[in-house]
Amino acid sequence: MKIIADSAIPFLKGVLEPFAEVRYLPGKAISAADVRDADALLTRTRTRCDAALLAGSRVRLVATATIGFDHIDTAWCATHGITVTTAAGCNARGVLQWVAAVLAHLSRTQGWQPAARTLGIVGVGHVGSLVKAYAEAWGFRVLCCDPPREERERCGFLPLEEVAREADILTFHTPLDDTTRRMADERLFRQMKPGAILINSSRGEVVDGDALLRSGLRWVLDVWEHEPNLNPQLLEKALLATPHIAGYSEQGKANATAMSVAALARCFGLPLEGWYPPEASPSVPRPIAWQELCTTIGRIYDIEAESRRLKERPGDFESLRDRYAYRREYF
Ligand SMILES: NC(=O)C1=CN([C@@H]2O[C@H](COP(=O)(O)OP(=O)(O)OC[C@H]3O[C@@H](n4cnc5c(N)ncnc54)[C@H](O)[C@@H]3O)[C@@H](O)[C@H]2O)C=CC1
Ligand SMILES: O=C(O)C(=O)[C@H](O)COP(=O)(O)O
Repeated sequence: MKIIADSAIPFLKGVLEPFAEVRYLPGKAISAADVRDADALLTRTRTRCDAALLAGSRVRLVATATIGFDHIDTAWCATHGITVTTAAGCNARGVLQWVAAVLAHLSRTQGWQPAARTLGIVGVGHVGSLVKAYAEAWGFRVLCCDPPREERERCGFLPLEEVAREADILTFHTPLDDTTRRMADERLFRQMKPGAILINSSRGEVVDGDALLRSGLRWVLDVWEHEPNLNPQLLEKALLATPHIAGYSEQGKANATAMSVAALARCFGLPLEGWYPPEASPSVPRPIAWQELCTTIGRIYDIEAESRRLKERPGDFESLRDRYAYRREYF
């Protein structure tokens, strides 16, 4: 059995070698020739998994160690007998902590308390639900938009325009698909309060960057159209700018690797079900009060320094990600 694995998936080396030949390659460099005689591909967002990569190969499983899977042509895989698995929810708490760092920064630099702000959440899945629960506990007025969930559950979520009109801060947590590509566009921005803040840690293509520049809004971005080639104006004017690392917590990465290994174990009958990286420290989910958050988050995660680094050296976008010191989840 042969496995091609993205060399930036942490905690993986040595785990699969007793059962397979494993070749580690940088995600961007994985080619059709590399996967032709492989049985499985363990991937991240940096490898486009489509007909151009997979046609004619013997790959039976594509397991992505990420939540998002817009880099995979799932329809093509389904019609060609390739199982696709994702690491659903793996790093949701990492993204929560990134959002928390953003909110604490905005509160400190703009001099408001949560009770004075309405937070709009678009997409209330693994990430959005955590953001909702913590933000409500911190005292924000929270309004949510998630049409698929509203349709299924009738849970009182609102249409996008209504949330956008009311929000002082609007944060996006949807997948990238045909319903969400550029959902944040000129028409939406016109309905928002002047100077409202848009936060995007979903996918860059969910937001129309050119329209954002013309909008009179303010923004915090972790994800960008055309990564790693960032629009210099969007970058310069961002209140905070980070290199697609919102989910880069140690536990999030460990969960992602464990879920990918479990997918391989299921698909190929390997005795690795239940494996978890022994070197990863456990997550400690707990409530955290707003004051405690504001006084502790900077010690764990200096988002301001990270933003300065990206603004000074946008060309280092990928290397900042590759050399990232994964943050510890502490709530
Ligand atoms: N920046 C980063 O490092 C990370 C980014 N992500 C991105 O965040 C996205 C969300 O992650 P999760 O919450 O785990 O996904 P999820 O699949 O658990 O939740 C997504 C939610 O969005 C909703 N949704 C779908 N279409 C919508 C629409 N048109 N309008 C409003 N809501 C809609 C779904 O019903 C679902 O409840 C991922 O797909 C991924 O692209 C995820 C992890 C890390
Ligand atoms: O999980 C996702 O979806 C993400 O966007 C990741 O956190 C970033 O993924 P990679 O850098 O591991 O491709």
